[in-house]
Amino acid sequence: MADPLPAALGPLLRAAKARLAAAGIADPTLDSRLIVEHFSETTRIEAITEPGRTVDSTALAAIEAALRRRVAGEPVHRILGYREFYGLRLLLSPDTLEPRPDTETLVDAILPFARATAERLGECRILDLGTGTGAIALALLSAVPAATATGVDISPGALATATQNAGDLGLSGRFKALHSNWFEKVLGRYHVIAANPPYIPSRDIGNLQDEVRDFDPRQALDGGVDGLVPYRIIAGEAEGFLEAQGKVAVEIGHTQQSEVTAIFAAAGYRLAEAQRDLGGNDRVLVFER
Ligand SMILES: C[S@@+](CC[C@H](N)C(=O)[O-])C[C@H]1O[C@@H](n2cnc3c(N)ncnc32)[C@H](O)[C@@H]1O
Repeated sequence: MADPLPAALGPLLRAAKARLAAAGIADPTLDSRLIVEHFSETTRIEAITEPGRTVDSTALAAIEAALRRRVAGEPVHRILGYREFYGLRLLLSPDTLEPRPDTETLVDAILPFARATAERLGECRILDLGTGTGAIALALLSAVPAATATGVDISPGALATATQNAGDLGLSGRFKALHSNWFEKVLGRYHVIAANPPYIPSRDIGNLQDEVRDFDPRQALDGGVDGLVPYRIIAGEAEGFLEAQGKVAVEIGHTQQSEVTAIFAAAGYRLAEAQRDLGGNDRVLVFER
């Protein structure tokens, strides 16, 4: 049985960190801070300037429960129920992938084109295939006020979360959620088609880190027998939904650049840009016709 948590903010943060460190959690400083700040509704500055400030018993119980879940292996953002992406706070649900910082590379790669399109035409229509929380679409909408986006997903639960995120961010008027198996129900043409599809080969799912395998939905991870099945569908069908000068931006697994480039080349696309993520891994490809 762990010692009861102290009620004063400074000692509470130290005790929470010690609990997570003792359990072998990879980043106990960050995770304890996120948990304590979230459930006590305090800030880092307050922890520094008012370390003696007390946290009420309801918040302490919530922190205790959250630390137990973290010690049991649940990712910290699943416990908090949200994750920051491109400066936006996105709600998570069991049906959504937790958006990753690597995916911000995709937003960075396509944003200049989306902005330029909006400046040139007064609009930029974006199709986000496999939208999950809505991360990519909502990040682009937040940065390009003249843009509109359709977020497609096979998961009704993910679409419900994306719709809620759009509402919370004041972007409902420019975001539409569409339940579809990739392009099946999509209508119209888009200046940007963006996708972070599932790209893990089915046989590798069992070898993923526990936090990914056990908490991200399999539907968001499993890219079929070789991990490339969604890219073949997207490359094969995008032409019917892409404006003449449009671009297709996809996130890839770090070993997939040449295979995905070949899939798109065979469908008549030219690689316009390749970007690495912050870890230096191949991560994003942008194609044009
Ligand atoms: C890797 S996740 C990406 C989620 C989000 N775009 C992000 O970057 O955080 C892939 C998403 O594709 C969706 N998906 C899987 N198969 C699909 C299909 N056949 N049609 C549409 N969406 C699909 C999953 O439900 C999941 O939300």
